[in-house]
Amino acid sequence: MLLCPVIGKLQHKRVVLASSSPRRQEILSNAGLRFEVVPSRFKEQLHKAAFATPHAYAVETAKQKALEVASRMHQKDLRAPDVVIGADTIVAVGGLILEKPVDKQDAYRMLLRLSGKEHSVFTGVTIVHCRSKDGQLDTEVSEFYEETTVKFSELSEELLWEYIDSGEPMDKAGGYGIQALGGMLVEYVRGDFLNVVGFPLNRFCKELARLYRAPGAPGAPRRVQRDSIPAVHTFEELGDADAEGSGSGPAPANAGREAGGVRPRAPRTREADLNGVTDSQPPLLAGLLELMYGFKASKVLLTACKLNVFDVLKDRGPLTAADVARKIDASVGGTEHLLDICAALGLLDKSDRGYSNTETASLHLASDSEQSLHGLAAYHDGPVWGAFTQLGRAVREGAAWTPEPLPQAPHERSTEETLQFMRASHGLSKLTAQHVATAFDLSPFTSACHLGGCTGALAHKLVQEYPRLQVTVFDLPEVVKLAGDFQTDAQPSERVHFVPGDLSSDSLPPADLYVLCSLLHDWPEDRLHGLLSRVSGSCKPGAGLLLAELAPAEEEAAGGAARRPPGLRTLGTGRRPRGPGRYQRLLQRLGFQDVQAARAGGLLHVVLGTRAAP
Ligand SMILES: Cc1cn([C@H]2C[C@H](O)[C@@H](COP(=O)(O)OP(=O)(O)OP(=O)(O)O)O2)c(=O)[nH]c1=O
Repeated sequence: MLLCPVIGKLQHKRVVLASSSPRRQEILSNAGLRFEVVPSRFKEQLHKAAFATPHAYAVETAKQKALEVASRMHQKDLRAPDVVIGADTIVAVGGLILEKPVDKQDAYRMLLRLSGKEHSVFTGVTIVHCRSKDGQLDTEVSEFYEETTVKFSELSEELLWEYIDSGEPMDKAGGYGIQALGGMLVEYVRGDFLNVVGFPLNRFCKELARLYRAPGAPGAPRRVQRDSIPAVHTFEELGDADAEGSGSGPAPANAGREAGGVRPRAPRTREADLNGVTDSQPPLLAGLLELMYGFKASKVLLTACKLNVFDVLKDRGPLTAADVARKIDASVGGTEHLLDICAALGLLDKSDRGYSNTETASLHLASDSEQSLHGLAAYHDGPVWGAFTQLGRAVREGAAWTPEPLPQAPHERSTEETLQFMRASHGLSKLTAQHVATAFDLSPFTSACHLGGCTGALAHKLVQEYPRLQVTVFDLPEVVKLAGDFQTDAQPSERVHFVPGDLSSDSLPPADLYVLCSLLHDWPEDRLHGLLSRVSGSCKPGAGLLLAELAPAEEEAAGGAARRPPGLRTLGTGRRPRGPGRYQRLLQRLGFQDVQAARAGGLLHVVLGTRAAP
């Protein structure tokens, strides 16, 4: 007999658990659920930095795991199971997401980070209801997450290594298993214990109860599309999509607690596009159309930023279009149209009471938030947009032209242009600095020099992370002169110094670690070699060189880019981005040894080498 009547709702259905985790299998079978196990082949490599919150990342990974299994099973025997359950467990500490360690050193780094502190364990869960209709897979997705707080005791080196040598950390998020030996490391737990072990059973049952409440009741599972931001075809379509989302239809399946971040709105695309698996559109054609239409979405986002729409809506309840129009000093009709498109793009929420920011908008598009990309938006709306509108003329006349105009011609910038570029760089640096600073243990170094360090955002993060470290920020005189304007939001540190100079001609300040971050990805080979040789020449034996560069998207790294238009982030190069292996080989050729590579969040990869004695 089933104790839980909710689990009984699934009794006569073919249920598949899309997970290889023995813990999840145990939790669900102990609860009386009958299911088959089909481990997902989805690679857990989504760009973490693209998610506003750690739980949004876990929910999306869980969804992709479940959808991969649903579509694979459907393709194989043209009969999908009734229900597929996917889950993903992550540990989040100080803005970092920890998954399963790749080796013992990685486990050591993770456990050290957790030692003596509280952290959060998030499990994202997705329940996919499947139906085969005319040979096509039709899916309805419901998703949620649960958070549990765990506090670790201070861990001694000896205990850490003994635990790592037990082998237990290797297949577990954060490098520990609370249900076994890892329980000894834990001082207290707040929240659902089973959530830490890999599956929030209590919340899952509540979700089933909600889903099976009554046919057609609010909360029935909704359809989702694969992409979270709809492609822009026409503004009219976007308006329709919004009307769908805000009307009196069923509430979204995740209405109770949102997965966070930009939420999907369903544009009128075919369900067959789901997960790209049954997609009959040639990828290049779909990509081509997205390239043609994409600028409209960009301009809407940039304009809303410029008019401070996201500032006006931040920390306020929903506002009507007339309220917003008054505050941004614009027409009511025009504002309403802009707000509707922003809502359709998933940047704003629209309800009967008006418009409000999504979590992502407040986090990244409001100008005063800690992780604001407002400066980057202004830079793209200004000089970058300007350069692109002149593209045809520049090509015809042979004028110097590049997709990233300012860094290439620093001496021609006005003060305002320099500031605009610095604001853009500052926002991005603040977003990635923590990941770059902690990708490797840099504590053996006592002095570092960030070449092209701009506003010093990374330098400040480095000195926060390493109490013995002194950091010199080396950049052009006009940049150094203005860098003081950006120190208001970071604690000024006596261990950060600014030195003016030109990377390509002046001698580099002495340091035992040189850092280059987000600088080289669109440099041509000869320029790249020239700079790295100069840096290598300044390195004494034992000195380090840390490169943090744009990571190629997974499909680009795997050689799939040839079938698709290149990613927009690498537009400046006109060729595939360099992967970490390429930088590793370059450093080795220049006489660096112990060259290692690591991922730094979702946007960057980091390579570190040590200069060998000549
Ligand atoms: C924090 C913690 C995690 N874990 C486990 C739960 C998950 O199995 C694993 C996190 O990795 P996941 O990627 O969530 O799951 P998985 O790789 O084991 O299985 P699949 O991807 O096929 O679904 O860590 C514990 O067992 N105990 C713990 O205390």
